[in-house]
Amino acid sequence: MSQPPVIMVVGMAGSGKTTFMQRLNAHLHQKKEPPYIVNLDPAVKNVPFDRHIDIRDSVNYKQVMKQYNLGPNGGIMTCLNLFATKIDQVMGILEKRAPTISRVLVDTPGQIECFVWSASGAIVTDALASAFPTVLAYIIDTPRTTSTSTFMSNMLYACSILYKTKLPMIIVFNKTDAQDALFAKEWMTDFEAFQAALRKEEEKEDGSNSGYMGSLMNSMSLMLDEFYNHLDVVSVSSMTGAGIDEFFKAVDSKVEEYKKDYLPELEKARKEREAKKMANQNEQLDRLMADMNVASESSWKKPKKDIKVPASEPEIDTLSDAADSDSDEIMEGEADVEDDTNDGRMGNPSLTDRYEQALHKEGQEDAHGESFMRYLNAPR
Ligand SMILES: Nc1nc2c(ncn2[C@@H]2O[C@H](COP(=O)(O)OP(=O)(O)OP(=O)(O)O)[C@@H](O)[C@H]2O)c(=O)[nH]1
Repeated sequence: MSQPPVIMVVGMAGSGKTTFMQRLNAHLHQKKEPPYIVNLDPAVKNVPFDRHIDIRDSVNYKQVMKQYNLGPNGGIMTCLNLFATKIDQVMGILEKRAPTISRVLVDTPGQIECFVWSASGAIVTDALASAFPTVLAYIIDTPRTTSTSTFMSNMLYACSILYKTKLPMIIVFNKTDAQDALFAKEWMTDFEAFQAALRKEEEKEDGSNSGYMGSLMNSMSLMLDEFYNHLDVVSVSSMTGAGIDEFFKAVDSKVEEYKKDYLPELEKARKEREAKKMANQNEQLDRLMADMNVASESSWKKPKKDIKVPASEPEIDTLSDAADSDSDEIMEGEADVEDDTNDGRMGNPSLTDRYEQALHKEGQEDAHGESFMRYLNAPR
């Protein structure tokens, strides 16, 4: 099966992610290799290119903020959480389209922490990375990175993203039409050059960068040296299109790295997660069975003769048949599961079998525990 690489574009607000995506899109269209585009930024107003999957089609950022009384970042995170509940559908679509597309481009919110450090961001990233060779493109606003302290802050940020996602990363120095990125490349390859720039800034700033800050920067630059070894660095101008070919070459080399280094790690982690989940399910099943035995000996199994069951007793109906079309229903569905599993009506042997079947099925089907929900929601 053909597996198009997924390029996830991350970067600070205003670094030029959207313009970069637009440039990649135009470049690939020109080469007659149209990409598949996913927008994960719920707050973006105008996207200057066609998207195939857009988070804004499934969640309304403004309404989410209003409904849950949230600020801008909370709103983005909640939108991502709601979107993450649909990740199975997204993966289904991508897998269906995979044979006909050259690359998948994913735009992410400028508030990086909302995506990279949120549970939903991790779910989306893991889902993509476990199905397709996935590469991160970290976009840097070059003209704003010319001082040693902003350069270092940006690199530490990139390092923490690499540490969190554990995916191959390409550092993209953008806006090189306005500022050449040679200085940054030199700082990344020549430790002495960075030290010299540090000293120069110390002198210029009348020693404000000296003392504690100076020695901290020195130590961090030594630590970052190791981080730089794992990166590919390219300079581009999303405005003019310069450097885009080199970027795609870097993507190809990172895809090889993904296959060699990251995929085995991901497989290992997935197997460990599954084994843990299976053990957990077996434990839950044992407990459920024990509960059911107790329940079967109770009055639910056979009503005592002197207890009259009223003719209007409601039928056992675990959940409403409504499909989970919106967030409220998703939440309500989850609450209902708990209610029903505790209501003591488990003495019914056919229900016992069905719950057991569903729990096993859950382990086989998906990683997000939705099959059990589907089972409960399914009309019968
Ligand atoms: N000179 C120059 N300007 C650029 C380049 N790329 C982007 N810009 C400008 O940088 C600004 C921000 O670009 P966007 O693409 O909106 O940045 P973004 O990272 O998507 O911004 P958020 O969505 O807010 O996170 C815009 O004014 C762009 O025109 C470039 O290569 N050269």
